[in-house]
Amino acid sequence: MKLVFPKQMKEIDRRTIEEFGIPSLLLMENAATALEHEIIPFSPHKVLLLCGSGNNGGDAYAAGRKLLARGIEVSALRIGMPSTREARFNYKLFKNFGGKVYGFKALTEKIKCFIKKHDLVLDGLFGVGFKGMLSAEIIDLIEYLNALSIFKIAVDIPSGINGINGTVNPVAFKADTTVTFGAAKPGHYFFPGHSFTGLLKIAKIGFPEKLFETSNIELVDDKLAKAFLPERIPWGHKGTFGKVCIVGGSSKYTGAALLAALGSIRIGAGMVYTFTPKETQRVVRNSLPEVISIASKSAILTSEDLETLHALIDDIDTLVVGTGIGRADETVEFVKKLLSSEKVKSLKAVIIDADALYAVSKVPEIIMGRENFLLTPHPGEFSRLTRKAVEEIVNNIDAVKSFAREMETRLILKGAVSIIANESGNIWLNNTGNTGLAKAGSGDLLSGTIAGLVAQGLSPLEALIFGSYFMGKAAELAQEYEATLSASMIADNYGKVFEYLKTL
Ligand SMILES: NC(=O)C1=CN([C@@H]2O[C@H](COP(=O)(O)OP(=O)(O)OC[C@H]3O[C@@H](n4cnc5c(N)ncnc54)[C@H](OP(=O)(O)O)[C@@H]3O)[C@@H](O)[C@H]2O)[C@@H](O)CC1
Ligand SMILES: Nc1ncnc2c1ncn2[C@@H]1O[C@H](COP(=O)(O)OP(=O)(O)O)[C@@H](O)[C@H]1O
Ligand SMILES: [K+]
Repeated sequence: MKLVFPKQMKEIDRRTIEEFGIPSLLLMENAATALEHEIIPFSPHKVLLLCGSGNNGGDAYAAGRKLLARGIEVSALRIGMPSTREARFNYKLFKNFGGKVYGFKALTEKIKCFIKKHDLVLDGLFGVGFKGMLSAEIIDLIEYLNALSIFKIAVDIPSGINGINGTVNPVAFKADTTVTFGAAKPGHYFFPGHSFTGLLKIAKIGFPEKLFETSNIELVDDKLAKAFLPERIPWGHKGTFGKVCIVGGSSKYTGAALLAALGSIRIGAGMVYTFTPKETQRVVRNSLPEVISIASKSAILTSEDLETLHALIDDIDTLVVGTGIGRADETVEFVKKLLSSEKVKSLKAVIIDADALYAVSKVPEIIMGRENFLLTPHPGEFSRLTRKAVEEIVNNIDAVKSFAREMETRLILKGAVSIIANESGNIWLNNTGNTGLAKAGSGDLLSGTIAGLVAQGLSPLEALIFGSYFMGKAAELAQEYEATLSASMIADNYGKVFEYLKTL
């Protein structure tokens, strides 16, 4: 499903009006009809509109007028006089239909009593035109409303949410339902914005659908994911489903390679190898007898291992490098040499994760333009790669896009909502998953899962998109309480995701 930034939405508004000749008042009328249809099933007796001065307020006045026409009692709290032609027009009609408008300056006891008399609130304070911070008076109003149990519907986006990145400045209207127009905005999905959005409804109010094609941001939904489901040819043998090798592990992180291998096996790869220090090899062997485990020469991975590994690369399709390898100088050197070697060019994909990303951050140019490389950083690792503060990059689509473009690479910035970008600057947001994944080990599971998908024929980019959707969906479909989940339990639920996708 396509998403659009607020700026892109404004451009789509403009083009619909100027190039296609749809009057802006008609768009607003359609927006109001969508809101009316959302409100009517609640059979409210007294509706309160919160109206800002822009077109978001205009939508609310227009919806209010439609409710008045149906005989419902509607009042409006006006925060500023309407400042656009469309908002002024609908403000006037609202009053013509008997709607009462009260100016709001500050949250007094009188206003609190007045608000409590209503059984539904429609938030038309700010829509995609919101920028900066809410004023102290509006913060008071929103906080007061958020604490009340009146049903709340937001027009387009709950007031206070930044539509670009989901930040709230410093609070936002906590909607039970949000009716957005044309397409959802990233701020509806990124946290904390997502927690304020409630149930999101997308109303098609007359924008030509083809205008949304110009957006290069897509939410990974079930439909998109299903298209990537690898085929399982009934007569396939282990070679058909591909071969993965996980290069990982150290005495400190003995489980990381194991979890990555588990991801590859459970997603359906035909053969999984691990290349690890001896201590890790023991752990792998004891837990996953299906894995072909090869040990490094010494207690950590070093350049001495390159020869063995290069020979192994002839037999495999996909490599994961980095899970739990540590940051010893010799290991960093090993990663640099491995990634710079001609040999890895023959692989379908090289998934660069965890401590291998640490090595890459020392010499980022080694990944530049390498077509089969995939990066899977979490915000800490991405911060090191970009030399930007974590706060600057979290939920920052532009930062991920710029990095992918500049380095001519493809990557996933992992998080509660993960951002995936390719070298052309196309973006996918994945919001499957829950806090059951917020535990050490799930990143390893993800990299192995992605590798297993490439081994089965998905392109590196498809595997990034589908792998992160898939692992998140497994966490969602697990019956266990989120806090009790672990990476291996999530892998145990992979079968449920396959079943779920088949039923779609
Ligand atoms: N044809 C169309 O265009 C359609 C538009 N539609 C609807 O219009 C909405 C967009 O309308 P919009 O562009 O008028 O912006 P909107 O969200 O109402 O806010 C702007 C106002 O808020 C103010 N303001 C901003 N930040 C502030 C702050 N921190 N603190 C205080 N004030 C702040 C800002 O002030 P200014 O910056 O101008 O001083 C301005 O007055 C969109 O979300 C959808 O609902 C639909 O009907 C479909 C057709
Ligand atoms: N709250 C959350 N909701 C959904 N997914 C999450 C959440 N927290 C973490 N994840 C996912 O879990 C994985 C964690 O990866 P990472 O931080 O690398 O963990 P690890 O320490 O195991 O390597 C990522 O795929 C991330 O998107
Ligand atoms: K709003």
